[in-house]
Amino acid sequence: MSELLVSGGQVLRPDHSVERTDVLLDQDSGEIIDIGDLSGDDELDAAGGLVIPGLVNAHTHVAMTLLRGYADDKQLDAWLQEDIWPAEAELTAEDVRAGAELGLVEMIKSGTTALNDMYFFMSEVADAVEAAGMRARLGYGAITIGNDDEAAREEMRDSLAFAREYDGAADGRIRTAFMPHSLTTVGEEYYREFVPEAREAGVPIHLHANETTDEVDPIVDEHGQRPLAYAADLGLLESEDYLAHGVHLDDGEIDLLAERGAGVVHCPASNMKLASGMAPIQDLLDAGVAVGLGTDGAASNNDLDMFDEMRDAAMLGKLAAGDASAVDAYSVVEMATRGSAEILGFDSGRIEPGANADLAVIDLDAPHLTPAHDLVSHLAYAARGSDVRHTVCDGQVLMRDREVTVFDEQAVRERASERAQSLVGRAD
Ligand SMILES: N[C@@H](CCSC[C@H]1O[C@@H](n2cnc3c(=O)[nH]cnc32)[C@H](O)[C@@H]1O)C(=O)O
Ligand SMILES: [Zn+2]
Repeated sequence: MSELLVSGGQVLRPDHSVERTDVLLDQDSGEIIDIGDLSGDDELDAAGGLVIPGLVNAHTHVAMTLLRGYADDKQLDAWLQEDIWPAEAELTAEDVRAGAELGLVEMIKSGTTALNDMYFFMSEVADAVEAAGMRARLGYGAITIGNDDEAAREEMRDSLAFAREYDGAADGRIRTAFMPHSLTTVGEEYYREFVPEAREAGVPIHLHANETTDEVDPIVDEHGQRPLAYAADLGLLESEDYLAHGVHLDDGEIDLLAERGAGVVHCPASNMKLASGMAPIQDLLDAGVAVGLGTDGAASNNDLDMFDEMRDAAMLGKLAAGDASAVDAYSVVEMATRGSAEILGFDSGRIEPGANADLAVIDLDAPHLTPAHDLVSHLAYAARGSDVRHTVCDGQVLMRDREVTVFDEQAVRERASERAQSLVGRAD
């Protein structure tokens, strides 16, 4: 049995207390074996650092790193239709592979060990995730509007086929979901036909919902009900399902989510950048809804750093509630770790024996993390992705002393830059 000892650090425990202790990982099973004063074959030096659960980015489009900075400062609708979708129409499998690797390197360098991804050419994303040693819930994003019936059904079938084929790939580090893009970009008849098939396949369903008022009003007009009531009517919002955004929710929809146990992935930076609105996160937490955190794609963020996201979630949550005590440091750290992990169905996000050995070590030796009154506060408000010293997933070291071990970082960056340049050249 090969073991790895994360030694000499302080450790963030599930109750958010911080303890000076070691963490022993089983590299074969990929689980945490024990916490205490321990010894192991191989050591990862955490002295002067804080060991935290690996961060979980529960909603992104990872290959959109290629479009980072390509189109900014626009509303969602215009941004997608005028800039993003035309560029994405030119994407090749090789582009997606290069963009995904870039995004995964960025995530590893900022302490993220697991993600949810919805995009195109998902077998490329799956291969990149496997090579990265990360954990992911993946799905092909299906859109039916603008397609004839045959093409629309093909999209839905593609999403199901991917979900069926890749579930359990990479020794179980990859799980899948059926991913219709949103309630307005996939027609009702396609939900009616394919949701039962997804249930039969035993995969959860993930989609964008209630992101902007443009996604709410047409549904109210056409169906005479709020979007999430419509979603429930379509057979969505089972307890394993999760939606991205949930910005414009009324009280009835919040209660519905709580009753059904479906999760919400909050993407505060994207919601601010696209001026989509302020999600009622404290209300969701108070109602007992499962809330996770995601960056969304790099074209609407513009980075994949979950430390930024925690800070944004806290700031925006307070503004939305008109209450500085809302969405506190504890809540955002919980959202970025166990909250997101539970939504994705991974036993990660907590440093405890038996849980997945997914963690990051934060260097506390920095002016912006001094003094150390409250390390949970630092995680939420002051730490940055660049403070991460080591990243470990499934017991394997993905980054040691800021050196990514799973990819040649320089080569990944060069390949992605070249691909991105050629892509936007074709799209313009
Ligand atoms: N098969 C689909 C692709 C869907 S992938 C998921 C899509 O979500 C898009 N996307 C990224 N961010 C957002 C967002 O915030 N809201 C809605 N869509 C987004 C992304 O650009 C991508 O086109 C097609 O034929 O277009
Ligand atoms: Zn999205």
